[in-house]
Amino acid sequence: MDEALDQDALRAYFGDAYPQVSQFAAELASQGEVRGMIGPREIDKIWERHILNSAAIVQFLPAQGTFVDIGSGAGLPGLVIAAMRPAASLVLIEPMERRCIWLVEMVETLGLTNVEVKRGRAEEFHDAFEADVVTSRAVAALEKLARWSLPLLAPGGELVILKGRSVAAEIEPARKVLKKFKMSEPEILEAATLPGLESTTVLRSRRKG
Ligand SMILES: C[S@@+](CC[C@H](N)C(=O)[O-])C[C@H]1O[C@@H](n2cnc3c(N)ncnc32)[C@H](O)[C@@H]1O
Repeated sequence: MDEALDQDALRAYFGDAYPQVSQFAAELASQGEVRGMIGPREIDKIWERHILNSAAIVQFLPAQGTFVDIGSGAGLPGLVIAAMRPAASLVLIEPMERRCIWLVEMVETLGLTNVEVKRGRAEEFHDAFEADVVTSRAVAALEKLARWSLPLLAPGGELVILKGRSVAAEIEPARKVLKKFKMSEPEILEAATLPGLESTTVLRSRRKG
């Protein structure tokens, strides 16, 4: 439960990103349910379940570059990454209009200057641009996600995705597409945030140049 979290520890963890990230948490708490972004039972778990879970991926991301977050939904992890990686350029791809409207509002409200929201399915942007990193959380199983994500990745770029604990079982079905895009053997990484909180799982793979 968020009420057990130490605000000083959160402030120290997020550093310069804390004002934007805490404002995002407050917007999700006040409007997230009515706007259909999060479920009613998640209001008192926004920091732990959403903000910190999203932030866990950031330790595996470079300081700068073009990052694409697929299926951003309410802005998870895309808006959290944007706040924590101000030198990177974020593209958030989301097909649902209602969610895109929310994302654009949040970019303005939080004063983020490094985010572009693109409405559509990831597959619709395959020939539009190339990214240094493609991220996602809770969008699809790896095989499908790889088909949607890897054509967006520049040679040398990385797929870095938040996944459930059973991600290892998703690798075999995805072998063919991973091979087609010359991806390195996926690494499964434990991503810790604050002491005492459960870590999350990140899958990372690099597209060979
Ligand atoms: C379960 S939600 C997860 C949202 C957010 N990433 C999170 O962790 O809270 C999945 C999101 O993926 C989006 N989505 C589904 N298919 C997609 C596709 N082909 N390309 C991009 N986004 C897609 C949906 O509209 C939805 O917002």
